[in-house]
Amino acid sequence: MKPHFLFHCLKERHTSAAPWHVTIMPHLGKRLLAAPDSAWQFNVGSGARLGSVRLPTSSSFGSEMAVRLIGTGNNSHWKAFGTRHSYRSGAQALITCSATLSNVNLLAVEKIDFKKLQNGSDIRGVAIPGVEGEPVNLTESATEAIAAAFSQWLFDKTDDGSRRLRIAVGHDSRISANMLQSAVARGIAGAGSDVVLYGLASTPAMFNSTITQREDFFCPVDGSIMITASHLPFNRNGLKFFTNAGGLGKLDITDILSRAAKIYNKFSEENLKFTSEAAEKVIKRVNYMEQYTSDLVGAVRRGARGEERPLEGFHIIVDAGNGAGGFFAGSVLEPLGAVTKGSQFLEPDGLFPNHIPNPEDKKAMDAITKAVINQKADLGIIFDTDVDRAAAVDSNGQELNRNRLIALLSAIVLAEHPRTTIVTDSVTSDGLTHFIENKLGGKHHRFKRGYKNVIDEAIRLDAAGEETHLAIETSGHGALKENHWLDDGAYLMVKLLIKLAAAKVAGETKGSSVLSNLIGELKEAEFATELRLKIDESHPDVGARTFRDYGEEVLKQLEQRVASDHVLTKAPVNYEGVRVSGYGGWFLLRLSLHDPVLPLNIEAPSKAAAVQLGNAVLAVVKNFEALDTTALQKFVETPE
Ligand SMILES: O=P(O)(O)OC[C@H]1O[C@H](O)[C@H](O)[C@@H](O)[C@@H]1O
Repeated sequence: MKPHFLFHCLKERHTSAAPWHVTIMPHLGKRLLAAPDSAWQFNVGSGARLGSVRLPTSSSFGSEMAVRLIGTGNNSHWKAFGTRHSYRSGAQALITCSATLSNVNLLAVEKIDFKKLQNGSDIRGVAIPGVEGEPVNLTESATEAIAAAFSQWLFDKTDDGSRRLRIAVGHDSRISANMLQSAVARGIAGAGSDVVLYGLASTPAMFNSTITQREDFFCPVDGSIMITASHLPFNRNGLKFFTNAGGLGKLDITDILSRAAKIYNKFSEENLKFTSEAAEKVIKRVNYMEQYTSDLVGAVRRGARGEERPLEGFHIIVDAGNGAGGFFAGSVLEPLGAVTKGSQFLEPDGLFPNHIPNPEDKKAMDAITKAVINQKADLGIIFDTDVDRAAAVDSNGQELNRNRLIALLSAIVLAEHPRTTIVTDSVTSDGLTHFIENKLGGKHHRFKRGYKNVIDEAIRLDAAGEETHLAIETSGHGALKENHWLDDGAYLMVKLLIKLAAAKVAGETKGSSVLSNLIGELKEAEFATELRLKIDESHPDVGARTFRDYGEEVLKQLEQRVASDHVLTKAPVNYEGVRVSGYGGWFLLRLSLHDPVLPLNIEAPSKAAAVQLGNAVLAVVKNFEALDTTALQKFVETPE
């Protein structure tokens, strides 16, 4: 294979169908490295993106360099690493973005620490160069090795070793998606399995493909891979894996990464040539989202006594934040009869120019709330990048997220399954417990943070005889037993739509008050905050300990301090960190699932009460020199 460079730059909002003629000019600083070659000239069509275009090399370039694109064409906007360049018709464009030598020629020198790519039950890394201090570690070759390892792992798990396995691959809107998709396809094909590419898809759709019975879509597939890094910045990417038993767990990912490291070390040029050819032979492409969205549409119709367009008369706005969730407006809401005018950021754009697609992000929630109010819509729906998380906004602009979304879904689920258990993450409020147990007659099982933890706990409880139908996090992740315990933000929204549609069919009041009324009795704290205290792993106070051990020591000392304080009471049942009640509120200090951070959640009837709780924590944490307590210090010193 010829050595080549990859660069990432994209042309956006092309206002004309005429192509741009572009010449690539490799630079190192200001120095032109080689005269433009005719092979380095190409046309960029309307709406095209220059994501991961291969740039051949001839001389001895370094492993990184700047690429300048010189082009002429009609009005268009280009973007390279967050900077926008606008050009008028006929003007010459000069865009600089960085390029990295593709790892295909870096095999001998590039060392990848595969263990570092694990993020709980996902794989996450840096896929795009250009951000200082964030070198690429999810390279094409590393990705190829990981996909091959998954295929191998799947083969070992499958009883019948006599047939070829089928693995589906989907991706979100990230600019590295196509590059990694090719690498994943090569890895799967090289390991002897068949590849079915879905293109732009959602994470839940990828799991769904393992249980769909449709041979014309090559379903059910034996396993699936979603290429996504959820709401993380544009330069990151990652992989999630599914079988018909659900998403893979932490131990499976550790196993896959250790296999990948071995595969990677054996890569050779011939080997990579072979995988490229193998991929070309076995790749199939299907529009699986068509199947997935028709399942969602069908679920709403069934919930509305089979009515074809049960959302007729509703105005519902979708904000996909330029992630993969734009399909929900045109392929779910509109066929059900809803008007979706004013929906925003539906077009995939991996640079996320409007806001981060994340229902936990304030700017994102403000954007959808504003749109609902401006449009006088009945409901707003917002997704994260890969659509496994969601939140809503009612017609009054009230956010239906965090505890409120959990309360709402609990009300819906407990009406269907009285007295059952609702499993949530650890940062849920005391008001939510009161609502679930005293108003809805259910049982609240407040477990740990982490969607996989919450879902696995619900499955465990249910199997052990404690009837459970809903596992949901304040982050907007949620899974229902009726939907195969699939972590699916779109399905959570479908449950809300069913409620709206059923109320309309039954002739009850229309609009989102049907939803808001369900949580009218949820008591919410006047004051709620989350502060994240960072542990400096290289601080001498940490010494030879891991940040986890250091964090555990902080928690132990806090627990001792609480035991000797007569105002504070440790929560009798608690699965994560130190949860304490006092001053009419509560706090929870715990270790982050992934980072060297101790997140502190406080809820209280007033800021003053919250400060008292904060002071109790500060009295302990200030003695730990490796802990950055600035945010907490500031919090207790600011009265309002
Ligand atoms: O422990 P934290 O750092 O707060 O992160 C916890 C969160 O991590 C990821 O985003 C998971 O997808 C969530 O399910 C989880 O709740």
